[in-house]
Amino acid sequence: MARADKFAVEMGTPSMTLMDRAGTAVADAVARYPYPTRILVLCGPGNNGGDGFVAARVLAQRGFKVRLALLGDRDKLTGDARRAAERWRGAVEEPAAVDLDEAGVIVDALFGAGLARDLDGAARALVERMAQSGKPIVAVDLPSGLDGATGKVRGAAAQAVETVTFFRRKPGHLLEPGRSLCGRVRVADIGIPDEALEAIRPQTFVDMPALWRDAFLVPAAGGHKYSRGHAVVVSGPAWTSGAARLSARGALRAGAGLVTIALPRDALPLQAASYAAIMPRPVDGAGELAELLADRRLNTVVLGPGLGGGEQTRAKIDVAAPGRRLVLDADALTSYEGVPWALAAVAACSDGLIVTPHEGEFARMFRGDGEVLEAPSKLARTRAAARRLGAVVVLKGADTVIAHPDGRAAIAENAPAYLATAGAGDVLAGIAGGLLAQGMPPFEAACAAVWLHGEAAREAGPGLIADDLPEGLRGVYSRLYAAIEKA
Ligand SMILES: NC(=O)C1=CN([C@@H]2O[C@H](COP(=O)(O)OP(=O)(O)OC[C@H]3O[C@@H](n4cnc5c(N)ncnc54)[C@H](OP(=O)(O)O)[C@@H]3O)[C@@H](O)[C@H]2O)[C@@H](O)CC1
Ligand SMILES: [K+]
Repeated sequence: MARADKFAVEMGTPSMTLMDRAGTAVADAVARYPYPTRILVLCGPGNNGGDGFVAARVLAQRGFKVRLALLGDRDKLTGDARRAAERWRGAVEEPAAVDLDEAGVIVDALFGAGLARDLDGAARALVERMAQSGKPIVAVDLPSGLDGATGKVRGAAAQAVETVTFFRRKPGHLLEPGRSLCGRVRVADIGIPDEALEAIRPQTFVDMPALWRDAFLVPAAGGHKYSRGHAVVVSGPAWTSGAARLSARGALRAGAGLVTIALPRDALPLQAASYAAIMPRPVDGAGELAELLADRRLNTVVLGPGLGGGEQTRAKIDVAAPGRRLVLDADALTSYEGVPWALAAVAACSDGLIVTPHEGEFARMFRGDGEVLEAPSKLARTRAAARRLGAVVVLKGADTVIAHPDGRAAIAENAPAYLATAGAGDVLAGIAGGLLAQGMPPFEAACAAVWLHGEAAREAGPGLIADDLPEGLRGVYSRLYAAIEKA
């Protein structure tokens, strides 16, 4: 943001104008509240407070009753914040002297992008009072105390009903707990030109179709099933084979031309009673898997769901990896507990690897690797893991992060809460495999899989079970194809 700000100033927009627009956008948001009769603006010592002074002035000019309190010393304000304060004609009160109960709406303009350390002392006490007030809070840029780079709370932060940010959202608006604390996020255009992005070249994205649409394959008129890849899902024993069946259905619905499920002989009858379009093959052990995979048209293998951990699983991965595209999930990942370098070796000989751990599996994989586990945010941890493995890492959760070893990363925001259900991860691994089989590059395939998975859940709606997810993809695909054809 500092660079975007600088770019806009160099292109001829004075920084004071940016602040005026920022403060006005906040005023607009506050004015939308029903009965914002008594507005209390709490300003901090930097430019976030400056935005607050502008908002207070604009709201007062529009006839609202506005009180303003400043945390810190008015004489110590500098730059644009000082000018904004000079143009505020009302009283500047002491926060300690203000009764928050009298406010209809509170504007939280204490700290934004300049939060430099954990809140303590008077700042923390004020944020805690605000949090306990139960009043609707409109946050300027970020709820004060929320770290915009990590999504973590530094000391304290008050739940906002709405957060008004500028130019683009920041990771802290998307990563939990930040996402939840922000309430509704409104992005205001304050006149920073989009060309600033060409200078900045951001590496962090929201996971949405614009990010991967160019790599997504819509079936072509002249295509046939063999041009859409052949995915293999390797199943565990009969009693856990449901997981592999969910993956296989995900891969098929995601558009893989052919899907084979490799099952131990005792599990064959179960598959025979399942999806007829999925081809069962008896495979007991790594040796028989090697025989199946002698056919190089089987270009993608999904291993992990219901597979069981340990040596047997690693032997199968060793057989599958060379020159092939792989998705590893669940038991396949915990088989590498504490030895991520062994997984990096798998990635190196493959034609592209996606790993899809949840937090627990991630912690086990990287046990003892402080550089990965102690990186400052979920975003940074996922990036560090991708670099470590030389693979695309999907770290699952409400705020799933997808990272490529080259530094690109995306944060998903479309998963409904009810997607956290048994077997949902198995379907995700399958969708990723289905997209890899069709030839999508691993990062784009992983991002698309995560987005599609979230949309499929929405399509199915509350009460969702994992079996509904592959079916939900049909509606999502018809809309996506239509949108891509239009574009
Ligand atoms: N850039 C842009 O494009 C635009 C930016 N805009 C706005 O500017 C905001 C960023 O402003 P900013 O850089 O002045 O930082 P800000 O959040 O006000 O905080 C800095 C102050 O807080 C203090 N402080 C920090 N941590 C503290 C702590 N734990 N406990 C106590 N004090 C602490 C710190 O003190 P110091 O560390 O120097 O002691 C300093 O005084 C941004 O969020 C947006 O609202 C808009 O106007 C539009 C254009
Ligand atoms: K704030």
